[in-house]
Amino acid sequence: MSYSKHVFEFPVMPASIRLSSYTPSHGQTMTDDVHMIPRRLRRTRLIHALRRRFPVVESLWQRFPDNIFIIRCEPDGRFLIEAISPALERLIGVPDAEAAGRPIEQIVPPIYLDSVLSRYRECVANGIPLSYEETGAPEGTEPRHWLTLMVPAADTAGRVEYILGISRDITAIRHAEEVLRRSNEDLERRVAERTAALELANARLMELATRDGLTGLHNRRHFFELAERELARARRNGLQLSIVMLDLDYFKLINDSYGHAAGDHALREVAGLFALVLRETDIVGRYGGEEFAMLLPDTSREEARQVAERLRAVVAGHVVDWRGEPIHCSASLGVAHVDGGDVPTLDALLERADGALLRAKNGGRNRLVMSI
Ligand SMILES: Nc1nc2c(ncn2[C@@H]2O[C@H](COP(=O)(O)OP(=O)(O)OP(=O)(O)O)[C@@H](O)[C@H]2O)c(=O)[nH]1
Repeated sequence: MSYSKHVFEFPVMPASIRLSSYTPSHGQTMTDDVHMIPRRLRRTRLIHALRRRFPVVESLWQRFPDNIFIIRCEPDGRFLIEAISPALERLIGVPDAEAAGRPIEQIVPPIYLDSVLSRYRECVANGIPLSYEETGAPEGTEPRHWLTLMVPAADTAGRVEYILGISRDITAIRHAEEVLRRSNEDLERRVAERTAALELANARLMELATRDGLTGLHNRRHFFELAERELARARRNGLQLSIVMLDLDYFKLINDSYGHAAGDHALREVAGLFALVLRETDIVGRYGGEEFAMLLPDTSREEARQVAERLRAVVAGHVVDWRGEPIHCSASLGVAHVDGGDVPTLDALLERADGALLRAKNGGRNRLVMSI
């Protein structure tokens, strides 16, 4: 019995089945059997005859857990109930004896009728088995799902006389699938949340591992890593590069005069000025307390000198505002250059820049010195 609300197509069975093609175990065809049943009886209750004749059919009919229905297809297009199995009797609450012989309209609730009739008509028109899933809610109950197979049974002239249907209740399977689907969704959502949290934690860790907490510049270790990479590239490609060491002048005095917090503030502000002068490809790191290192890739000696001079000027020209009090800073710079020939080690290069820086300090500060 079809209580179709939402109907989903399943692939139809490959072949048409006719009553005449069924061969009972004793060798007679079903058609022969059917013809041995008096015509009056055959027209009214074919299944009764079969059940009476074959005890196995009777046993199957009584015990089969799925709903079985037999629909008689009248030549005038009506569908009459030929028989319904005990399982279906229990489902719809109508005994077989009462349902038999009645038009389908009297048994199927009106809201499902159109869909049921269109299935029957399709089965009769095509003359091949039809399988589909349907959903419905017998009165006062939760929606249930059935997987239904309908097989047309044609007479010897090929006219579909009966539809034999078996409908299996798959509600429990669908519910289990739904529970599984929801728990999968839940799992996927939780995995996505965890992954996002992990990525964030990784990014934070990366930040902590590579950035200086006060200024946001590369920390010393990461500066070395990036600078080594640049040096290797310069070595490989015969490129020139320059290194600038910048150290703030008399910084101890700033700390002593305004306090350590003011010193921190000044360091942050001065570090922020470097971006005004340097290119994106330049690498700048906090080398020590108030000392910064910069690697300028593909930069000539003269360009490096100009960059260093601009750095000096921008630091000297900036006034740090500390709670309304102006703080003036200056910086000394040492520059080392490699012309792309024999590229020295990073340590050697930094030593050269540091030597130049020392000379800048000794020369009076707020100045730059180029290493030879
Ligand atoms: N506020 C603050 N001060 C720092 C930080 N790191 C280093 N310093 C201070 O920077 C000062 C550096 O002092 P010195 O090495 O004597 O150098 P200077 O006073 O800058 O003098 P010159 O470099 O010779 O011009 C010290 O007082 C350090 O405590 C920091 O992160 N925050």
